[in-house]
This record gives sequence, C-alpha cells and structure tokens, in this order.
Amino acid sequence: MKARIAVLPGDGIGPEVTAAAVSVLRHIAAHHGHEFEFSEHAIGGCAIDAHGDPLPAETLIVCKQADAVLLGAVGGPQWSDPKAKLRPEQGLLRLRAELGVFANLRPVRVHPRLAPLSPLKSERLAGVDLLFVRELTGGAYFGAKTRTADTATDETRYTTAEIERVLRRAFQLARTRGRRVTSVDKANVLETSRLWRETTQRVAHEFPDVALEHQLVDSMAMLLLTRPAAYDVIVTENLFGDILTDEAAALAGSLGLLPSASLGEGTRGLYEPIHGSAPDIAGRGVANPLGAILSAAMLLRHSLDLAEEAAAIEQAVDRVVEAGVLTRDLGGSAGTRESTAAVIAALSERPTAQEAA
Ligand SMILES: NC(=O)c1ccc[n+]([C@@H]2O[C@H](COP(=O)([O-])OP(=O)(O)OC[C@H]3O[C@@H](n4cnc5c(N)ncnc54)[C@H](O)[C@@H]3O)[C@@H](O)[C@H]2O)c1
Ligand SMILES: CC(C)[C@H](C(=O)O)[C@@H](O)C(=O)O
Ligand SMILES: [Mg+2]
Repeated sequence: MKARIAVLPGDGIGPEVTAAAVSVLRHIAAHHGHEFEFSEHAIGGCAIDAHGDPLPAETLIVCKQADAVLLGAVGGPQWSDPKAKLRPEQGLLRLRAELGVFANLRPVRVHPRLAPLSPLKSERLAGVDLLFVRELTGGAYFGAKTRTADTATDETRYTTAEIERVLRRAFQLARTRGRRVTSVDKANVLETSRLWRETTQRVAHEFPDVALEHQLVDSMAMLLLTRPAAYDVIVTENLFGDILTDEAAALAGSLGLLPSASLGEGTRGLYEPIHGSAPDIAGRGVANPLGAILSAAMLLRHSLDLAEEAAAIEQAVDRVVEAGVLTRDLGGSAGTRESTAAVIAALSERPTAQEAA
C-alpha cells in the first residue's frame, strides 16, 4: 500500500515523539511491503515564529492532500502571553475544523504492570477498557468570543446535525466493542446539553442493540475514579471530553501513554497523542513516545485499513511495558530513543501464543 503521511511535529516534545512514531511507521513499511511517504510541515508556535501564522497555508494544503496527518503537540510558555494575538493552539483548532474531523477517539486501557502508578487501587482498575469519543469541532472552542476590559464570553453552540454525527460514530464504535454507550452532558443546567440529551435519546433508537445511559459530567468525573471498569464507550462534547480524558490518563499511569484519532466522514484522519508540548521536559530526550506511537497505530487502522499492522504495534508496546523498559513518567529511566528502539525490537519478535490466538 502507498500512502502520503503529513507529519506536523509542532512544539516542545512534539518533534521528539513524532520522530519516534515515524521511525516505527518506517519499520512497518519496510517489513510489510508498504510505501509511506512522509513530509514535515510547520504548525503551532514554531509556525508563528517562522511564518507569522500558527497554521500556514502550505501546511493546510499538504494535510488536505495527505492520506493521514500525524501531529506532535503545539504550544509553550513563549507563546502564552494572554494578550498575544496569535496562539499556537489556534493553529491546531483550525486544522481540526478544516479537516472536518469531528470525532476524536481516545482509547484508555490500563496495563497491569502500570496499575501501581495509578491513584486507584489495582482491583478498581481490572478490566478498564474505555473509548472516549469527544466531539472535536464544536462547542465553546469554536463559538463566538467577545472581550471588553472586564468582561469575556465564549459562546457554546451545538446544532442537532453536529451532535447526531458524533453520536452515530460513538454508537457504531460501541457495536465493535461492549455495546454500551454513556453519554455525558450537563443537561440539568446547559441548554446545549439538553439538545445533546434529546438528540442522544433519538439517535439511540437507531441502535437498539446498544445500551445507552446518560451521566452528568460532574458525577462522571467522580465515577471515572470510583468505577472506571463499568464503562465502555463514553461520548461527550468538546470541552468535557478534553477534561475527562486527561483525568482518565491518570488511570493508565501517564498522560504520555494516551493516543488519539480524529476522524471525519472520509478515511483521512488526524492522529496525535492527547498530551501537550510538555515544556518542562522538552529537548531532554526523556519524553514518553508511546502515546505518539499508539497514535501511529490508530493511523494505520483508521486511515490506511492496516488493522494487522496496527495490532502488531499495540502488542509491541504492551511487550515493552511488560519488559519494564519505561520512561521517567512511568517510573523508569529509559529515554525517548531507548523506548522507541525497544518497540521496534519488539515488533521484530514473533508474537506469543496468547497474542496470536
Ligand atoms: N494537542 C496539543 O497540541 C496539546 C494538548 C495539550 C496541551 N497543549 C499545549 O501544551 C502546552 C503545555 O500544556 P500543559 O503543561 O498543560 O500539558 P502537557 O500535556 O504538555 O503536560 C502536562 C504534564 O504531563 C507531562 N507529559 C506530557 N506528555 C508527556 C510525555 N509524552 N512524556 C512524559 N511526560 C509528559 C508534562 O511533562 C507535564 O508535567 C500548552 O501550551 C498547551 O496549550 C497542546
Ligand atoms: C491544545 C488544546 C487546544 C487541545 C484541546 O483542548 O483540544 C488539547 O488540550 C488536546 O486535548 O488536544
Ligand atoms: Mg487536552
């Protein structure tokens, strides 16, 4: 298979973790007979510095022509002045909107070896296998903003069509898993959430084989910590999904572990770890590359239809964790390169009988 992959390293640890993901994809291409063509483009703070625009026109054109986009992270203290006109994060939000990737899939699994790193007791973590589906191109992130000297507003706006399409994606995904959807809103207070809930109830009729429950976001924040194994697919709006998934990362042991896939109507997708540019550790070669590497696996599965290769990467990551080659955020001492090299070495090993079954 031939594929064009646009790589947007971005800021902070972004270049370190995308380099790791690209080297894993190169290994897959070489060993499975694929031709992946990579091209790097600017986004975020470094694009503001080089081009005066967090999403330069050239970057957007290449992303729209690519089969998939792999992104590191954007942002950092040097571009975080509240009065700044241009912000790195605007580039990422515009890219998501321009690509029409309205459904952001964020899987959360807990490797038993990492359970001690979680704030929860191991018995609560057994069987945790969540898939968050976060609406990605609507809500407060994209509503009108106003600002005077002492007042600011961010409009939260959702249309029925925006809610329906992300819900359908969540229900469809639930059919490939545990057939349970939890829809998270704040319908006791917010009008957008009341529209969300009404729409969910209607869309659920199209999926009679999938169980639906509603949960208010504040109690969901607690339930994620008290009974995380009770959930399967969790679908929610943009802002709630952003916050709940960072919380869920603590269950897995580190923000550095969680991947994501942002999908629209076609097969082209945007793939990025859920973490940010981690300015506190950038440039030191210690960032955990596994979230980015697992995002590359999602790219193979969702944009290139290479499910076997995707599973091979996921199994290799599991083996590396099992073997205890861990970066510092996971209590180990491996650097980014060592962790990446261990994944590539594990890819070359034969699958265990259990994995092959
Ligand atoms: N998708 C994105 O590009 C994205 C996502 C989140 C935050 N951001 C931006 O990143 C900047 C920093 O934000 P923040 O500090 O709140 O969040 P962050 O995710 O960058 O970092 C939070 C903490 O997690 C650690 N961490 C994150 N990723 C890690 C990894 N791969 N390996 C090891 N440790 C890791 C960091 O060292 C830090 O202690 C901000 O400008 C923010 O807007 C960007
Ligand atoms: C950087 C920011 C715009 C982004 C978001 O909130 O979507 C990040 O936090 C994420 O989770 O991808
Ligand atoms: Mg976030």
